[in-house]
Amino acid sequence: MPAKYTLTVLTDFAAAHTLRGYPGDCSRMHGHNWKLEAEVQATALDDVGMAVDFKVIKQAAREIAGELDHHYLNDLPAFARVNPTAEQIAAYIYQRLGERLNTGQVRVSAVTLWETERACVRYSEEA
Ligand SMILES: Nc1nc2c(c(=O)[nH]1)N=C([C@H](O)[C@H](O)COP(=O)(O)OP(=O)(O)OP(=O)(O)O)CN2
Ligand SMILES: [Zn+2]
Repeated sequence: MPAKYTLTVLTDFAAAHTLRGYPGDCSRMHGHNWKLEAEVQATALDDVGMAVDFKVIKQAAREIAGELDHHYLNDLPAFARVNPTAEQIAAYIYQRLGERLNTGQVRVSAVTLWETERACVRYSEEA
C-alpha cells in the first residue's frame, strides 16, 4: 500500500447566520465561533521531508475563513440561495481550499467544521 500522509490545520472564525425554514430558534439570526479543521493528504514528501508546509495550508485556510469572519453569512453570494448550515459551509470551504491547494500529489481530503463545542460536521468527497 502506498504511503499516505494526512495533515490537519486548525483555524477559526466568528460569524452569524439564519437558517431559513428551520423549525426552531436557529431560524432567528444568531452567531457561532466556528472551528475549522482543514485536512490535506499527500502521497510523497518533498526534499525537505514535508508533504506540504503547514504554513501553506494555514494561509489558505485563514484566508478563506477570513472572508467569512465577522460576516452575516446569509449576505454572502455563496449562501444567498443555499442555507448556511454547518454542512453547506463545510462543503463551500472544502471547494475553496481544493482550488487553492490541490496538486498532483496533494489533495484536500476533508473539512471538519465545529459549530459548537459539542457538534461538528466532516465534509469529504472521498468514497
Ligand atoms: N445538522 C445540522 N444541525 C443543526 C445546524 C446545522 O448547521 N446542521 N445548525 C443549528 C443551528 O445553527 C444552531 O445554532 C445550533 O444550535 P444547537 O445545536 O441548539 O446548539 P446549542 O449549543 O446552542 O444547543 P444545546 O441544545 O444546548 O446543545 C442547529 N442544528
Ligand atoms: Zn447556528
